[in-house]
Amino acid sequence: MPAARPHIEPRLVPTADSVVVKEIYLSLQGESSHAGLLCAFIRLTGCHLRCTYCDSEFSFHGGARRKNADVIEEIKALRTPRVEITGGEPLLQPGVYPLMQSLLDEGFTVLLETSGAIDVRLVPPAVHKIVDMKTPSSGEAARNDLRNFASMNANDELKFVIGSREDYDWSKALIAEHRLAEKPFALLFSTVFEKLHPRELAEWTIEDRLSVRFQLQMHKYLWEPNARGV
Ligand SMILES: C[S@@+](CC[C@H](N)C(=O)[O-])C[C@H]1O[C@@H](n2cnc3c(N)ncnc32)[C@H](O)[C@@H]1O
Ligand SMILES: Nc1nc2[nH]cc(C(=O)O)c2c(=O)[nH]1
Ligand code: SF4
Ligand SMILES: [Mg+2]
Repeated sequence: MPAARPHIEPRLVPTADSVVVKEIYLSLQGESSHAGLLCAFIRLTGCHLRCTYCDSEFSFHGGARRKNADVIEEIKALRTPRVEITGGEPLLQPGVYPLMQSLLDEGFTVLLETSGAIDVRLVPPAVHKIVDMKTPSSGEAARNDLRNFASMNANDELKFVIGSREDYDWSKALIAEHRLAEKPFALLFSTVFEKLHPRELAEWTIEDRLSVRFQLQMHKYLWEPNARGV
């Protein structure tokens, strides 16, 4: 049993065959290159970051510990080939690693949303990792683990959530400095919802001829932006 970490509630100290789950639901994937596709979501409890714009603060606490086997049965009952594990920060819970492997073994396409602040080397390579690069306006840019670039493959996506011109210039400079356009993984540019107008980001990207995929959080336009379970 790993030692308790101060940022995790004692209840969240992980065991290998279970995870603390905030919610499970079926929706359309609203983000990433997989946007628009039917997708089940497993949102895990707990996060060690506090991004200024976080739209999922409700997942910092609560939820219930569930056996991985039960989680997999619930996902199978949703009748979708695709599942995303998000949070909170999913990689804080050791039980998530066997959960991802079991979902792959069951034949699911598995996506993972993670903050970019945790080493992703132990994530099974077949998982589609969507790794954030925390920009200055998140208040958490110092937590980025740039070593993750070397652990990401062609299944993966590096995502910049941009809330200002400063964030945009910072992102552009990081891409140039680390030659990220030459890496096997995709680059995503998204806006912080209702902080930066999407058209501004689109126009900057066109002006600079950037090789990135512009994307929005589609579910926030389909449903009420604060709706849960979508
Ligand atoms: C809620 S987080 C959960 C996974 C992980 N903690 C992370 O940050 O990647 C999922 C995604 O939502 C993005 N996100 C959170 N709040 C947002 C907002 N207000 N506008 C746009 N994207 C947001 C995050 O940057 C991240 O890419
Ligand atoms: N529809 C939908 N797509 C999503 N993609 C990533 C999400 C997340 O919260 O991580 C999310 C979400 O909350 N809803
Ligand atoms: S890392 Fe993700 S869940 Fe945690 S505060 Fe930031 S956006 Fe929210
Ligand atoms: Mg979300």
